[in-house]
Amino acid sequence: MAIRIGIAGIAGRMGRLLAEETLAAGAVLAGGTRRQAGAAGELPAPVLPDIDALFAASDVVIDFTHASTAATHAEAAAAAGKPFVLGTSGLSAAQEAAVAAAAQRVPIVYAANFAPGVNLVLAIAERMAAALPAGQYDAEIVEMHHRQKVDAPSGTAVALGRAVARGRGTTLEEAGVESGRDGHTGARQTGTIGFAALRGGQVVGEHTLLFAAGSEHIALTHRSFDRRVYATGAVRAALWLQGRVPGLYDMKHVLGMG
Ligand SMILES: NC(=O)C1=CN([C@@H]2O[C@H](COP(=O)(O)OP(=O)(O)OC[C@H]3O[C@@H](n4cnc5c(N)ncnc54)[C@H](OP(=O)(O)O)[C@@H]3O)[C@@H](O)[C@H]2O)C=CC1
Ligand SMILES: O=C(O)C1=N[C@H](C(=O)O)C[C@H](O)C1
Repeated sequence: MAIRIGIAGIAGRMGRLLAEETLAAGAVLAGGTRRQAGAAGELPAPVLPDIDALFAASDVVIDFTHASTAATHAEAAAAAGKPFVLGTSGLSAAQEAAVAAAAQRVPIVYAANFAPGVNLVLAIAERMAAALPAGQYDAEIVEMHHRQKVDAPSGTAVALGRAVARGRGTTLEEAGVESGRDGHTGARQTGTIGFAALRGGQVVGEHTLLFAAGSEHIALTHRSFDRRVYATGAVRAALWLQGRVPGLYDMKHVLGMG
């Protein structure tokens, strides 16, 4: 029997593509949620009253909505005993902890970016950071997105920062972050990881990791031209989750890179 996929945030930029990719994969589109239930419009599936109703109607739920919903949605997955794919960015440490707690009861794929190329870049970034001494190579991450994006830095930029920190044998929190520089900031602190976020137009997603030393720069850039790449990856993750044991997975596991 075909797997039933539910889409939280089905009317959003990602939600609409997720619905299309669900059907393209031969799965059943079980329904979706919006902030206000019932506002179906021209959507290809019913808008259900809430996240619990969506889990009840689905074998797996994919969620690209807003950070404020992440903990509640992950807890709903655990309560329903159903797998969950989470693509929402901008989660706080407490919201990420709630997702990790739910993943002790059900399998969850939580990924900053579902594009295969980005996940390759994340792996390379970690290796580059391990090879380039932090005292000589300043790591700076620049991202640009469409004007509607509500969180900064992007989830992918944070994932890149975490990859660099891991490569350097530390964490983002311990290494220290420099972001939003403005005014008399003082000189750059050695070993910190810098972030800059640009917003404008309809840019789907661009990320550059720069290692800047005194006599050379190395830049690693990824550009997405169509957000369908994220939707295809998320549906792939939803199918991959079937029959998995509880745990917190990310896209490298789905892609066999973990
Ligand atoms: N991991 C990845 O690969 C990617 C992640 N993203 C992330 O996905 C998220 C959504 O992006 P995008 O589709 O562009 O955003 P949109 O604003 O286009 O869509 C958001 C959807 O979520 C719903 N929503 C928003 N707030 C709430 C809330 N408080 N409770 C319930 N539902 C809510 C909206 O409902 P309504 O219809 O009522 O407005 C809408 O359907 C962002 O966090 C973004 O960064 C995006 C692309 C790729
Ligand atoms: O909001 C977006 O559009 C995107 N969000 C994700 C992020 O925050 O990294 C992934 C992608 O960059 C598009």
